[in-house]
Amino acid sequence: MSQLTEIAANPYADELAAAKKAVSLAARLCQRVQQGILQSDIQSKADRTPVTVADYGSQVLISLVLKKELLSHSFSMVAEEDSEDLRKDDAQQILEHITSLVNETIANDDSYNMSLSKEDVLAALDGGKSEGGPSGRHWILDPIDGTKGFIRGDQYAVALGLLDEGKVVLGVLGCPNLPSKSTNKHNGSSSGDQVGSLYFATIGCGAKVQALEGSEPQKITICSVNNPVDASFFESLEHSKRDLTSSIAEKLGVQAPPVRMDSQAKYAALAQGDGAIYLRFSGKGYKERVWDHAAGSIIVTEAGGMVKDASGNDLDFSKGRYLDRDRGIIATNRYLMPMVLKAVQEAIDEEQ
Ligand SMILES: Nc1ncnc2c1ncn2[C@@H]1O[C@H](COP(=O)(O)O)[C@@H](OP(=O)(O)O)[C@H]1O
Ligand SMILES: [Mg+2]
Ligand SMILES: [Mg+2]
Ligand SMILES: [Mg+2]
Repeated sequence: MSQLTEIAANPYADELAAAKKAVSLAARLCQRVQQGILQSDIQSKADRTPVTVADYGSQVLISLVLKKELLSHSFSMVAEEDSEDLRKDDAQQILEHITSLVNETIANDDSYNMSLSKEDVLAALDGGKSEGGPSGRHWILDPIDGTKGFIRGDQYAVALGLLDEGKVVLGVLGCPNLPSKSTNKHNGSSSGDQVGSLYFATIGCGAKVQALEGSEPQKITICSVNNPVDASFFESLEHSKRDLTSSIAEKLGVQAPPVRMDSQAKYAALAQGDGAIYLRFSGKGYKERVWDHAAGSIIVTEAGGMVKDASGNDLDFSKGRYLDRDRGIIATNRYLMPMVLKAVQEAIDEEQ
């Protein structure tokens, strides 16, 4: 397809190109940090979850690239990180480290000739403070999803979505440790496959994968398993109510053990047919953040799958920084969804 035909067929072609470029550059910074991560690269946030120099660096690079590539558009971003902790007196060293990581990543890429100051870094981080909502366009960014997996040396994802009038219309997931096929063996790579994948989707145009370093994009589709006995399911390694997910799996007759993986790499693996179901049930009262699901969910739906909450409703990304629901997310194909929703309701009812 020529570039002109592609733009005519995909109204978000410019945004997609910018988002892919931004996520690829950020993933490069993350890969470098993960290879030699030190305790001093990791901080604890007010909610006691971890954040690293790479989470900050990735967010800075992505906001920078989007602004450079999409000059004519107004810019609003709902992102996980902000500059508050880095403005404290004892954070000067880590801020310097983030600034040099960002500058080195830019210098190693031929696209931009610039150098950021510490103030530029803080300002770029705070460009992600938008509240999102039902009108206009908003980027939704998780600069590293699965920070715990990232620190452990396991799966993580750089996750960028675009909300337009309350709907997710575009998603890009950079998964530096995910092979483009057959991740269903366990939480890592399997021999022979290309590791380090960039998944992307725009509404109505399907979902694709290419190598992070660049390759011809390939269409991906969710698996067509229609008997739950033949299905396997993904769940979070860190944040899953395992008693509930195992009860759901038992009701369905799922035979395979759960595949536990960090981050939205689970959505990507599901979208390319590595497993059949993703069950996300967190502790009661936990409110899911939009950036933990925006990119992953559109990649699954554009690969032919469905993403619903425990009551069978579509996820609503138009309510601000949080998803409205606090009770479970299910992603699977259209054959299994009715059966999974029924098992979910039964398991939840029994729990009460
Ligand atoms: N108690 C909790 N229950 C559910 N999710 C939680 C949680 N604490 C943190 N999270 C979210 O779970 C995300 C990771 O997803 P997963 O569990 O699938 O690896 C985290 O993203 P970050 O790593 O971007 O902070 C964070 O937003
Ligand atoms: Mg986090
Ligand atoms: Mg996250
Ligand atoms: Mg994160």
